[in-house]
Amino acid sequence: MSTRIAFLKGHGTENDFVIVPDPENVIDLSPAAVAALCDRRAGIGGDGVLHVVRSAAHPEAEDMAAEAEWFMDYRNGDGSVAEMCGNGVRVFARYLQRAGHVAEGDVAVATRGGVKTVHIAKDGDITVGMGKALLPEGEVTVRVGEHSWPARNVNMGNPHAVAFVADLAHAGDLLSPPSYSPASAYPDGVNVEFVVDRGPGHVAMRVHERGSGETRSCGTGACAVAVATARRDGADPAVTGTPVTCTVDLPGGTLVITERPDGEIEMTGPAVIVAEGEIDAEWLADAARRRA
Ligand SMILES: N[C@@H](CCC[C@H](N)C(=O)O)C(=O)O
Repeated sequence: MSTRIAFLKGHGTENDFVIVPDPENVIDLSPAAVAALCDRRAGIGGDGVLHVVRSAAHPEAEDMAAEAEWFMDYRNGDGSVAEMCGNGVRVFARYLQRAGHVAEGDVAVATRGGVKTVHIAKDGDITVGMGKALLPEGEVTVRVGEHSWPARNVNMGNPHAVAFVADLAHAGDLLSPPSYSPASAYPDGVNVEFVVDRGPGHVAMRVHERGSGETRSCGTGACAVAVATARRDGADPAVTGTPVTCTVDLPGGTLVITERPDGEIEMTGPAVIVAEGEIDAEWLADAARRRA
């Protein structure tokens, strides 16, 4: 009988993930294996993989082990590695709670973007301290078909280009990545957000994610959008001393983002585990071989 690999499936505002618990980091999750798992027809399907590893067992996280027992080894659906995933870290915490590794309240999670504090509330929502946004200087232009827009460069640990548009439909089908210039603004590629206003402190967005394509939600993207919207409107909590909150509607749900006067950003939203099962390890190895 072939070996089985346990998995779960979960999502945060429909940004969906294959969760692979692997405390001792023994599963060979090559980029091709990740892409095979995320394949929506031939695999389980997901925007990315949340590889759940003890920090002490992962070379990229062992230096965070004293602060955070668990490391979110996040991968995009194409197998590429990303620094941070805001929806992913909420779903990751939900998995830890369901598995009995943590209880309600605060839990520290190691990520490639540093240790994040996640709060699991009684009411079911999960809040994550996303850290501070960086706003690199310089003009960026984003293009889709005949449309082009100036975009704000926002770094949430991972790179974002935020474009305010007249109509979300102008972003087209987003089946291929929007182009951008200058290329030097994003040497490692970029997540692109398209934003329209819905009212004071309230926007709606679509996103094309680096390594995953158009997704139904992006947590780091929603934070980037909240900060870009505040600055566009002349609001900066560091200057006024007053927190700024933005409600961000995405195709898959709503996220609430607050930027505090110290620059720290908190994001609140749902995180759900929808299924669990077992993967045939032989199938995964074969599927990965065929893609490699
Ligand atoms: N969906 C995520 C972001 C995942 C990483 C991104 N695609 C990248 O490559 O930077 C989120 O919720 O933040």
